[in-house]
Amino acid sequence: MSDARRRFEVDDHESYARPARRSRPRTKQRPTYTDATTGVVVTRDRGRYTCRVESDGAEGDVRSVIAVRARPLGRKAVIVGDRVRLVGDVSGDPGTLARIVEIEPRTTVLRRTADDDDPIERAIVANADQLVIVTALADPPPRPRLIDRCLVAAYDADLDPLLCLTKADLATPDELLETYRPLGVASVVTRNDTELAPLVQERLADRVSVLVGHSGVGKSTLVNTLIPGADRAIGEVSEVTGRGRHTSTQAVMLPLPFGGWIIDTPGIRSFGLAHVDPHQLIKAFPDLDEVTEECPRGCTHARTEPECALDEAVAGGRLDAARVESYRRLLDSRERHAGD
Ligand SMILES: Nc1nc2c(ncn2[C@@H]2O[C@H](COP(=O)(O)OP(=O)(O)OP(=O)(O)O)[C@@H](O)[C@H]2O)c(=O)[nH]1
Ligand SMILES: [Zn+2]
Repeated sequence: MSDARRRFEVDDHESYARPARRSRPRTKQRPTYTDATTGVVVTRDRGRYTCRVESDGAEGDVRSVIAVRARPLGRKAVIVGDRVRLVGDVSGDPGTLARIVEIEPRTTVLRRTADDDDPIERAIVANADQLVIVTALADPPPRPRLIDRCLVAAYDADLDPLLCLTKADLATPDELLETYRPLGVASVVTRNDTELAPLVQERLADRVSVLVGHSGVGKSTLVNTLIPGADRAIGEVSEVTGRGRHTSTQAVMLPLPFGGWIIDTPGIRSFGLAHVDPHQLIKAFPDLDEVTEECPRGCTHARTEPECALDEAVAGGRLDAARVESYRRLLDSRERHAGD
């Protein structure tokens, strides 16, 4: 387990154990719900969570169960991707409501800082393993700073980033691919006038991938191609909850027909990064991390650090200058500029 993953587990356990203010002190021993039903939270809508539950019997037999939070959760937030334990009416029949009594330990947590005036960390998605950064090569033009910020969010959360460059019929991907090559970011280039699915499928199969990208980059086109019938084009309508059609900004987790899941995040186009610790970020780059063991105490490895071991390693030919420079560009991107 990587350090980032371990850190989240520790955090999560702490926040579980901490009693809510003005409530009775919680007993050390928390109840276990061994006979409860397990489900995955696929979306949230006004305090109601849609959970996908697999039936015990036939494989592939799944149902949607609407649930609310229950008291044992305390103040712990339930987020999309969470594996939860459900009690009460778990039939999924119309009009029924189950209760979420427990959240299983998360393997990863994608977070963002709400904004710079409100630097509270907010967990957005649990248990994902890949962050797909969808960027058009033209129309709208790529915004590398935004890509950098998404990469920082991915590395910080211990998700593998995947750069998905769309609209390759309009412009060449060469320059962008060159920019991200030193960081070793995986990439896939698509265009909708050819078969785009197989390329992307290979990258998404059997994984839990979060899609981010701003309006017009072709995210819906991609989702509809991957999941025929997903119907994502029409104004981000929440069709999962079955509670009427309305525009949703909530993340929605959709099963892929070839295995795995994608989590579409219509409300998330960028990440506040105030919570990101540079000493954590470098863990995503083991070769750099190793070298920085020789840094003076407290070195942030930024360009302005006078005695950073990264500079020495570049001068001595042990590290690639472009890789170090790219890492530092990511570090810098944590600071918010207008337009982020
Ligand atoms: N030329 C070209 N146009 C594309 C491609 N993929 C999508 N488009 C077009 O780009 C426009 C935006 O595509 P969408 O899939 O709606 O983009 P989106 O990212 O979901 O945007 P929002 O729905 O606003 O979030 C549409 O007119 C698509 O037809 C592509 O590969 N090449
Ligand atoms: Zn350093």
